[in-house]
Amino acid sequence: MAEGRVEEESVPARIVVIGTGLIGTSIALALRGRGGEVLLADRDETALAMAVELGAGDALPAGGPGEPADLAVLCVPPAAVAVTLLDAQKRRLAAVYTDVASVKALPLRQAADLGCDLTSFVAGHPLAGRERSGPAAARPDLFLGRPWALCPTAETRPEAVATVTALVQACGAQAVTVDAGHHDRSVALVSHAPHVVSAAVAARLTGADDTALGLAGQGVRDVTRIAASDPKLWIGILNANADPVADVLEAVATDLAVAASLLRDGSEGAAAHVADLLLRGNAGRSRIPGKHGSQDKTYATVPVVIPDRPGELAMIFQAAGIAGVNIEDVTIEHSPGRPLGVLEIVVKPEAAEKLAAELRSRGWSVPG
Ligand SMILES: NC(=O)c1ccc[n+]([C@@H]2O[C@H](COP(=O)([O-])OP(=O)(O)OC[C@H]3O[C@@H](n4cnc5c(N)ncnc54)[C@H](O)[C@@H]3O)[C@@H](O)[C@H]2O)c1
Ligand SMILES: O=C(O)C(=O)C[C@]1(C(=O)O)C=C[C@@H](O)C=C1
Repeated sequence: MAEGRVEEESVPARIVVIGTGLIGTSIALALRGRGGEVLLADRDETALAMAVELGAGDALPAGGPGEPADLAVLCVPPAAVAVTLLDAQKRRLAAVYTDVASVKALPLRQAADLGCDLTSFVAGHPLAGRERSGPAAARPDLFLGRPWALCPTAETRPEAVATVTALVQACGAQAVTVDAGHHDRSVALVSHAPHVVSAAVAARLTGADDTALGLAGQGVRDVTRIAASDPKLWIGILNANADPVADVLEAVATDLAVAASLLRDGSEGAAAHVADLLLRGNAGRSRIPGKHGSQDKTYATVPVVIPDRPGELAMIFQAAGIAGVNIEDVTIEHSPGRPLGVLEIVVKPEAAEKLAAELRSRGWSVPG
């Protein structure tokens, strides 16, 4: 099948979700929000009970769903995908099967080796997640506007691809068809190696003194957010995609080693080479698509200094509404030890000046 984006499909009415952690419960909540019936299973009874309690669906009866569901979504760690698929197919849980594991080629090979039916299986991977695990961290809007890789093989039935594409669309995501090997090399670059680099930076902080930690700003928080993720899940991901991840890490390590030796050199020529790395960083970062696949430069940021008082955010959002400005995104920078913060409001560039003027006229400080 050709790689690329795929057509609009109708929502599956009845699905089974196996693995009610962060991703499984988020998918279940999204489907429930679209009126779908969801049956849930997890080998951990506490995770299952929590997902049911959160309204993600009903527990799958021990005897199965009765009639096979339209779709079973396997939301278990990469190493458990193939055995879970085999078991689900033996129990005839659904007409079509998909998974969400962060690695695609190895689970597909394992499923083939176990003798799974690959005509009804579409390997998948939503490119959305969080640094927290378990159903309590689940959110129905987790996948909105995000890419969701689908890796059908030559054996996959087109109807199975259509059903899984409908799930992806019901979750508000965009299906992107890609070969499993190409997927794994791609996510090594854009997800798996960045995870290890984040962990390596965060690991330096274990020996930091209180003064250094007290000076931590947003930069180190941005770079290390994903280092808070579950190591058990991530070692499984990295092991299953070892060579592509190692290739990227070796290239990053070379850049870092060269930068370190140039900094020690201290000459003007050396500084120019370090600057070149920083410029390449700017260039690489600017290539990451923003919301709905557009470039980051599509948006402008309006910074507002906000006092730490009840109702302040609501009043700012109301002022944006009065000005007729749509808010695309917001972040809050807290000022440690001070009753102040900076709210960064992301808007379309043409709306930035209008919003800034409206907020200033209402007494807020909008620098710039
Ligand atoms: N965390 C992320 O950001 C993210 C994003 C996209 C995809 N993924 C992929 O989604 C999958 C699930 O990740 P998660 O973050 O939801 O993890 P999680 O730990 O929150 O949930 C996994 C759940 O699967 C259950 N489970 C494990 N083995 C099982 C088995 N054999 N049968 C039934 N249940 C089983 C666990 O009890 C747990 O409740 C992984 O394959 C991961 O690679 C994760
Ligand atoms: O944003 C996060 O916290 C993630 O971990 C998300 C992220 C990613 O790297 O983009 C991590 C692994 C998944 O396979 C998919 C998404």
